[in-house]
Amino acid sequence: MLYIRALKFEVRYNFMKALKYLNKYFVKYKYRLLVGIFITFCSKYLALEIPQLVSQSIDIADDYQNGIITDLALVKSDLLYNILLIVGAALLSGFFTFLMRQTIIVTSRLIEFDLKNEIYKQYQRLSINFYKKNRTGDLMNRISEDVTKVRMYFGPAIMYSINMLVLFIVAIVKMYSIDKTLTNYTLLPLPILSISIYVLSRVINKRSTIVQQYLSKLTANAQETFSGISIIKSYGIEPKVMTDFIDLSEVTKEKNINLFKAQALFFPLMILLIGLSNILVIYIGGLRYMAGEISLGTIAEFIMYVNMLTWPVAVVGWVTSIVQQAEASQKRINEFLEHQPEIVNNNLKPSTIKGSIEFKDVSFTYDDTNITALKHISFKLEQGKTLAILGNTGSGKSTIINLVARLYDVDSGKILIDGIPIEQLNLNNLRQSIGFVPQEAFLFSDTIKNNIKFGDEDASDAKIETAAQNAYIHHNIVEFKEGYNTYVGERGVTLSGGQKQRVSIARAIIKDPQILIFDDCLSAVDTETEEIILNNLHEISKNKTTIIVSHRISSIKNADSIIVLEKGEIIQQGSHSELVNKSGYYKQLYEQQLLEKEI
Ligand SMILES: Nc1ncnc2c1ncn2[C@@H]1O[C@H](COP(=O)(O)OP(=O)(O)OP(=O)(O)O)[C@@H](O)[C@H]1O
Repeated sequence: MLYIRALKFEVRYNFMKALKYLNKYFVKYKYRLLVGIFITFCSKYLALEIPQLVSQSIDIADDYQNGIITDLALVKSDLLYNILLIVGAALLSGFFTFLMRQTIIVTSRLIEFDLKNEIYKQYQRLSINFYKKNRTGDLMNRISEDVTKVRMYFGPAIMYSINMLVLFIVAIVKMYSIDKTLTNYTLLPLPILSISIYVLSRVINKRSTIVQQYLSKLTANAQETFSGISIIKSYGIEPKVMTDFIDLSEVTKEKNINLFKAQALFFPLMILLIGLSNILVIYIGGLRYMAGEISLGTIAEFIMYVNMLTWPVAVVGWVTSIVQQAEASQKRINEFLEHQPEIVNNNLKPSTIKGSIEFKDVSFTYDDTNITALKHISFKLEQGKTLAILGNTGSGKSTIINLVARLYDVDSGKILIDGIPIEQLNLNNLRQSIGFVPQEAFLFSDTIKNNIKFGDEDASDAKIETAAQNAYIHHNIVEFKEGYNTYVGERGVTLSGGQKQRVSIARAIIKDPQILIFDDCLSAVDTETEEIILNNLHEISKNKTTIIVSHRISSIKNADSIIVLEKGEIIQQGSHSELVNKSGYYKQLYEQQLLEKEI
């Protein structure tokens, strides 16, 4: 028992905790929200004046009918006066309702904007490891779907709650002041309405979550099909892909029908319970009218109150479920917001990077796969020199590069840049001083020019062209109709693998960094082009520290030193002339590639 109570407390505490995070936004937008509350009060107060005016009008007509009032002109002028008041109150109330939405819903949109930016900023701070552990779809979902659910808490939930509170307080005070007994009977079915709507809302939410999940699957399926359309067509597996899609659509359809069945109950249930309240008002009101305790106008007034109160009461159930969903979503958002990046900038003062790199007995294990990618690696690369890394696939070449850019921190050993431990350098300065060309060239869906400029936002057109010439891509770019303004990516021109690699090289060159890193980035170009680019790079990288990863001896033979990796360990180290004269992996590879060239 005690345990259950403790659990309930914990659940409630946690419930408070997730949404508590958002309180800072209430503070930020307090004035807008206060104005919104005041406007809501005005709008509802005015709307609640109408039933009273209707009641008075009916009573005037009834009194005339029963001969209590005989002056027809007075009746007419009283009725006209009331009608004008009713129209005025309705118009003003409508205007205030418009203003209410303008303040509260607009505030919720502003908060949604702030929250999305906050999450996006946090995503930018987080380390590579975080992205390895979480799926892209999940990251997208939390910044879109979850934020939308949280917005519902700020917008509709708050607006309808204020609405309901104002309506309830003002209407009930008015109703009790007119007739206590009739008020009690009128309010009787309302809690039943609220509870049933709450139960129904929960069912609808559950079912709509399932529908959302299926829609995500359906979208992912279609997206994958479109991305892999050339493979699907070349393997002729369209019928299978079609069947998979139809099966998934079939289940989604069933889940959707399930959802609509529950949704279809919503309004009939409301109408039934409103009807019940109306019948009670007419029946009990009728009895009390016949007993002479209330007027005819009071019955009409009460019927109007009932109808005005029904929606806010139904909304209580709906709002509760919105708040629950917002709480669940905010909890998911908080998980990411509270996540601390593993790689932190330990030095806020600027660091000047010259470019010498030293690994001292470095070992590294990827914690998501537990693969030890590097074991006791030591080497020294002087500023301005070139190091080449060679080795079979999976031997740890890219891992060395990742560690130089401090995408991960080492488990043991030390990495020194200009003699300073890498963790003590200003992280931004370190990364700014590196021009990195990855194995798989990634281009943004933008123009070629902007893709190159990414390395230097202020680069002039002449500088862009020089970088492209050095990367031996300029002559390809000028062949495109739009030249440097050609769009690449999804809706643009599809560049070949080698062209993408060369744009990516131009992007690194234009940055003019102290350290240049080429991770097997010439694999998709032919040997002649490779030769030209290497010659250009030789000139460019004269005073820059350079690391080249490659499988081709031709790419690395001019490096000042070469290390050969195998299963994370250095098995050979030296210059090209030293290594070709020693039996081992390097000599073997050299002879093999020499033979291939002759063939
Ligand atoms: N992000 C990662 N998370 C977990 N394990 C990884 C990660 N990246 C690489 N590994 C593993 O670490 C080992 C070394 O990989 P690395 O990419 O450094 O090799 P490589 O020599 O660059 O290979 P390739 O020539 O194929 O690019 C491999 O066994 C690989 O599976």
